[in-house]
Amino acid sequence: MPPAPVLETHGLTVRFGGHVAVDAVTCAFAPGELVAIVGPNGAGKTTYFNLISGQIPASAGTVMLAGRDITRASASSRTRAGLGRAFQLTNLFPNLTVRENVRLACQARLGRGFRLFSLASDDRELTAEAEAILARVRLASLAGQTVAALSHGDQRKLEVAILIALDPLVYMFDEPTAGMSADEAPVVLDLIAELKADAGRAILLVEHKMDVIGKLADRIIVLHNGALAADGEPAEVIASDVVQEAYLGRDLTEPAPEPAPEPTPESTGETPHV
Ligand SMILES: Nc1ncnc2c1ncn2[C@@H]1O[C@H](COP(=O)(O)OP(=O)(O)OP(=O)(O)O)[C@@H](O)[C@H]1O
Repeated sequence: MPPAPVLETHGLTVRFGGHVAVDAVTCAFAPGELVAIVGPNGAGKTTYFNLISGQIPASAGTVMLAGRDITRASASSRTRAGLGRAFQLTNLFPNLTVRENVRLACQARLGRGFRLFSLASDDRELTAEAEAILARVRLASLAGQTVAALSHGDQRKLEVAILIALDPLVYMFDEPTAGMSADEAPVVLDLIAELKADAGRAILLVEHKMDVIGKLADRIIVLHNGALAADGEPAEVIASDVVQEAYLGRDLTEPAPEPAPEPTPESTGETPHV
């Protein structure tokens, strides 16, 4: 029997004025599964993420985390309940060191809130944990640097470290390698692959790059005009009409173009229209 879903959306919908940006999306995500969310620009992927993580309220539908209805919960209480979203660097403290950023996340997970000063014994324990996580994300040598001094790629790695420290039930990444150099991106993708290998966490990944998706995803869902257009095994979904249309620009509502007619003696002088 497949494991019970850790995250579910039922009929999740948001309207902006007359525009339905996310349209009755019903989907479930299981522990240990990496699901890529794809679709053309404006399809509703980021808005779907915002509805799940609580950045915007739903117009209709529900979000369930580990069987609990969190539809009306604030973003911060969703984080405490186990939703871990990478926020494109907005959840870093730029003037603190790399180590302090991760320590604060460890503290937050332990329910001690964000405190810079704590008991000496706690302090040693938290520092050791933070350093172990930093080694995992290949940032150990930069532990004492302030965040503001890091490269963009290292800041993205730190974000993954902070999520690991929070130990969420569900990891959410929205284009995690955007803006990274060619040598930095594989490190973050390897980290995500390692998270996938770790027991029992669901990973949601919004991504445009098909090679990344092909390598990491167990399943792909496709959003199109806000609605769920496909959901299945990567190979099957990539070959589907809806993905071919979205990524190769073929408009499936139009009939296939007729092959250009062979020039005939009657069409003298006319160039065939291709
Ligand atoms: N706060 C908002 N107010 C009004 N319209 C919005 C708002 N947020 C998103 N939209 C609209 O909802 C639609 C979905 O946008 P969204 O950013 O979720 O798409 P996306 O699939 O993530 O696109 P991209 O791949 O370009 O990031 C778009 O038409 C967008 O303009």
